[in-house]
Amino acid sequence: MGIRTGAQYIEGVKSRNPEVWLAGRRVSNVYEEPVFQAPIHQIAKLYDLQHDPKVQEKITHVCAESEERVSNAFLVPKSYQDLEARRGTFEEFAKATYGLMGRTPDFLNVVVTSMASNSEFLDKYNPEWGRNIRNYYKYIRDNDLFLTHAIINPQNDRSKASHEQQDMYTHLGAVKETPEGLVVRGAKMLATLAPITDEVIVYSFPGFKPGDERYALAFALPIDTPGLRIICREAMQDGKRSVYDHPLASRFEEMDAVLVFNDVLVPWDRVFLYNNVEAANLLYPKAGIAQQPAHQSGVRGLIKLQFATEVACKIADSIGVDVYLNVQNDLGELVQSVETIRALLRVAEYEHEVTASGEVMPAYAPLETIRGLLPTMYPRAIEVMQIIGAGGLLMSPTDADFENPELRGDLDRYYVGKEGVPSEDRVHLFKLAWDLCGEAFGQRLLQYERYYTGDPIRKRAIFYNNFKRKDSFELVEDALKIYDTKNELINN
Ligand SMILES: Cc1cc2nc3c(=O)[nH]c(=O)nc-3n(C[C@H](O)[C@H](O)[C@H](O)COP(=O)(O)OP(=O)(O)OC[C@H]3O[C@@H](n4cnc5c(N)ncnc54)[C@H](O)[C@@H]3O)c2cc1C
Ligand SMILES: Nc1c(O)cccc1C(=O)O
Repeated sequence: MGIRTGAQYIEGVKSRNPEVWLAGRRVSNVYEEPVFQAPIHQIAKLYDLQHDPKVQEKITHVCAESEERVSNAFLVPKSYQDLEARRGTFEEFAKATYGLMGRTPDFLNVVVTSMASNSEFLDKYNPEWGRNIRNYYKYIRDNDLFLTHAIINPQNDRSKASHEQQDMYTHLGAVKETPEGLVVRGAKMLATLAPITDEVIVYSFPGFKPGDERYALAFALPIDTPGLRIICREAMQDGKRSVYDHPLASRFEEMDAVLVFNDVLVPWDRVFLYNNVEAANLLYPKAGIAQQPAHQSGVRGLIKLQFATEVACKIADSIGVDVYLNVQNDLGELVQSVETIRALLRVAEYEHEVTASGEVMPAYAPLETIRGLLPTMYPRAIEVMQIIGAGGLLMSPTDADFENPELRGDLDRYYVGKEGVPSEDRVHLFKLAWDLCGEAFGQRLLQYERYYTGDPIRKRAIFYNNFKRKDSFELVEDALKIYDTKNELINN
């Protein structure tokens, strides 16, 4: 099949009936559900991009193995040019959603591609695991599938390991082996976009302790597998809000969900890791799934930070405050943040690493630096937007008010911005800003930037320890040499 159209993606959504729970009710038809209609439409637009002659060559390629056109997210990069080609896909997808949808299909497509291209890691433990992920990669590539993932245990007692929780199966674990496959029970979080995806992949993220063997799992299933329950968080928009009043929240709500597995059968050919704590802790750092997906999330994060920066600049300009030094200072800081992430991405690509198998990976240090900076840079952009918008963010009337002839005169007169900025434009801009810096929708986007790739605190600690392990500290060592033969050197 190769690249899907938006209509084909929608047909996939319509063909399934996953067990989705939303606001106390079982969703009987995901496609008809108002909360999901806009995000489904946005994802369908991404699939249609793959058929747009203006960008098709940039974001897809003809797969040498299948001879079908597939997304560049399925590329196993073998050159700097391949990284540039893959970046092109990430950029087009991110620009289409202003970077506000983090888990678009390209993200997990890269994860599975990396896990498959580095599956020698799994072969060492069990050749069937490596074979299964390589077959799964081909399956999702050739069918152009959209995955969600849930790799974090639900937030229960973080001071205890999975096997020490009050209930043995609070965290997802293997119950028993059967001839057909593994039966699993328990929960995982936080499967973003799960209700509108084709499949779910569960894989391990470091943190397993001895005794956690049953929880050391990696597998993939169709999203409507019997026994898999998807429990959504409270929706941040009901699918009926006016696009004028909520230009972003009305379109880009990225639902998050807890996945509950009620004795779900995972066929053996979908098991990628099981019952091995060492393998579970090393999968993330050793199977390319720390570095390669960070390329996608770095490009996406750049577009999102750039978008928030532009919004802050536009609201400042619209009310004439960017003539003041303090405002210029804050906005200049945001622009320099964008430039920092952009430069780090280019360095990560330019200073790429080549694995023993010849796979090209963007450099670890700049990518991890992006992961460490976005959790502070993006919230800062939101804070600057709030500071500049000030009370103007709470001035905005609604679309309906503008429609009311009795009010229209006042609105046109008293809601203008600076000269040349009519009321309706000013209000529309401030509403867009409010979606980002005031609404629950915007607060989720901020929380996403903090935690989408794990706990930034612990990740930065891992980054420092990797640096300490690898760095030679040669400048300090050299400076200290002056005291090795103190008299001779100082007198020279
Ligand atoms: C909007 C959003 C979307 C997400 N989408 C996905 C997704 O699609 N798939 C997915 O798998 N995950 C997803 N996540 C989950 C994300 O991976 C986690 O939020 C992240 O890994 C942090 O874990 P946590 O939220 O459970 O925080 P916790 O680990 O519970 O941390 C809570 C607090 O306690 C501290 N803490 C906890 N444990 C320790 C420790 N051992 N040492 C020191 N400090 C500690 C942390 O620093 C933090 O301050 C998403 C998260 C968000 C916010
Ligand atoms: N995708 C991730 C996640 O959901 C949790 C923690 C880390 C990641 C990641 O890809 O780095």
